[in-house]
Amino acid sequence: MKTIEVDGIKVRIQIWDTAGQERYQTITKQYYRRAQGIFLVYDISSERSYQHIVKWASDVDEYAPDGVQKILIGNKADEEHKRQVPKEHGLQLAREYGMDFYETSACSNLNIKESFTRLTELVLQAHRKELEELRGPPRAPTLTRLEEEEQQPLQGEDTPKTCWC
Ligand SMILES: Nc1nc2c(ncn2[C@@H]2O[C@H](COP(=O)(O)OP(=O)(O)OP(=O)(O)O)[C@@H](O)[C@H]2O)c(=O)[nH]1
Repeated sequence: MKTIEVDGIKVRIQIWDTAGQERYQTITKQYYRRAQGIFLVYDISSERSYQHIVKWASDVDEYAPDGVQKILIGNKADEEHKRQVPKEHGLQLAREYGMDFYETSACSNLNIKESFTRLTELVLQAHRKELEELRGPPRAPTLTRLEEEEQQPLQGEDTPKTCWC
C-alpha cells in the first residue's frame, strides 16, 4: 500500500508484484481481473525480457478489464554497461501499444516516483466521473441561494439554533 498525491488528491494505491515465472502464470492471470493500472516491465540488460513483453501484453489484453491503464517500463537503467535493449526500442514498442514509456532504476531510484504518479494520473483520468463526485459540487453559494437566505427571518435568541458551522 502506498499513498501518493496527484493533482491535490491523496490516492491510496495497492501494488501487486506478480511473479514473472512461467509456472505461476495461472495465479498471475487472476490478479489482472481487478487491476486498474499495469506496468509491463522488462530489463534493459536482457533482450529476452524485452521480447517477452509481447506475451505479457497479450495476456493483459485477454485477462485485464477493458480500460485498464498500461505503462511500459525498461528497468535496471543503472546497468548501462550491460544494456542490450536500446532506449529507442522501448519507445518504439510503447508507441505501438499506445503506452507511456519510462526507463527506471529501482537501485538508483530513477523515475520510480514519476512512473507511479503517471500511472495513477492515468487511472484517475479514466475514472474522471467518480473523481468529480468525490471532489463534490463547487463550494461558493449561488446567487439564487444567497437571495433565498437573505429573505429568511433572523433567528432570535429564543429560537433554537441549528448548526451554523
Ligand atoms: N541493477 C539493478 N538491479 C535490479 C533493479 N531492480 C531489480 N534488480 C535486481 O534484479 C533481481 C530480480 O529482481 P526481482 O524484483 O526479484 O525481479 P522480478 O521481476 O520481480 O522477478 P520474479 O519475481 O521472478 O518475477 C534482484 O536481484 C534485484 O535486486 C534495478 O533497477 N537495477
